[in-house]
Amino acid sequence: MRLSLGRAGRVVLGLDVRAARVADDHRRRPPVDTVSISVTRSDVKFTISQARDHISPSLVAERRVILEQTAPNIPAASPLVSLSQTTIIMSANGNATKPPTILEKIYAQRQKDVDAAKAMPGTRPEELDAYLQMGLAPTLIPLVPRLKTNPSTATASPSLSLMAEIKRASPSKGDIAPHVNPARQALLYAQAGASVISVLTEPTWFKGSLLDMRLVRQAIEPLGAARPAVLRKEFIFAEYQIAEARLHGADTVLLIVAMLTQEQLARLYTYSVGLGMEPLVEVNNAREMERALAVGAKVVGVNNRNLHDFSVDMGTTSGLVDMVRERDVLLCALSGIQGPEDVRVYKEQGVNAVLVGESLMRAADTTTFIKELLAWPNA
Ligand SMILES: O=C(O)c1ccccc1NCC(=O)[C@H](O)[C@H](O)COP(=O)(O)O
Repeated sequence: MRLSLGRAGRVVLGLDVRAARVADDHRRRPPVDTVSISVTRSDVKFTISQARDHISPSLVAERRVILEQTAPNIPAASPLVSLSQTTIIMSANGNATKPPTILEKIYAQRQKDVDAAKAMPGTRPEELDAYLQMGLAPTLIPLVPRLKTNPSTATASPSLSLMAEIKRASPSKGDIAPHVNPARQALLYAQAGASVISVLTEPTWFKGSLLDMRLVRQAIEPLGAARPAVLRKEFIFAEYQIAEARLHGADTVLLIVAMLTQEQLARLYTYSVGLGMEPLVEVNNAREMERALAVGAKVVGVNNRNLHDFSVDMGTTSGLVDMVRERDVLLCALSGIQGPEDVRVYKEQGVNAVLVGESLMRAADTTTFIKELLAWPNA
């Protein structure tokens, strides 16, 4: 058995299967299987690649022994014989576990992306810090007051505010509007009365970018102080991403509680507020809501979509309303909102804002859809 260091963050373990133990093939040089191991926060992933497409039954048996020693709880029906590559995920205690969720996959990919950006001359962390120190970040619209204003604010029965999302694609739906012009779409949202424009900047699953967000900001800039705030909708785990957001024109960022330890959440929350950006803190259950409130979040979004299995339960937001009723917290319902009835229910329950992505991106007439969705008066 050989152990060697591969690319950063990977350990490559070569298993030389000994000829003496391969009864039907002992005269030939034994094939070599490669086991690559990648380690995330909670899991160890083994990927076994066969040296050849065809592998003798006794060699398969050998490999099963090796795997059973390394991962005693692998499923009995693991496809060792038929596949040329087998992946086994083990938790830190050595038990075989479920494959990574989409959130874990996105997190792992984003860590690589951020590492690459940090290493690039011109976007190294110290350079972003220097730009911030020089005051080069554009002016901000504060999130809380902005969320309290919408076209119905002055009416007798003010409606909720809208966070309107630019969403080209998603892990659950695939392509939604891959060729959208984010600047034009943002102007439509702004002119219809959106308080916030949410821009997904994740490239692999959502086909977004920081350029999208920058162009959104540039497009709505001429609207002046009445412009919507810009939200960087991202999978944030590092101050670096918040600095990037600020320099590229965001007024606020998303912090997903499920992705962060409490220490990380508190640190990133403080950093964001320090740059003038009150973040939107996303939760999916009561425990996460307690964590968001513990760091002092003033804008909390309840995601109706479970980011692990994509299921959408519109009652998720409703179930958490009471936790913030007596507090100085703005509550936003995120995901799954399709029509005026969803919004009416949330309004009655005391929800302050809704974040809408897919149904806005698919609307035939965006402006009419927004006015009907929020029951806003005609401008
Ligand atoms: O939308 C997804 O499939 C998704 C999967 C995994 C992580 C995040 C995901 N979406 C991000 C969002 O939070 C939504 O884009 C946002 O709440 C709008 O949702 P919707 O109105 O249902 O498009």
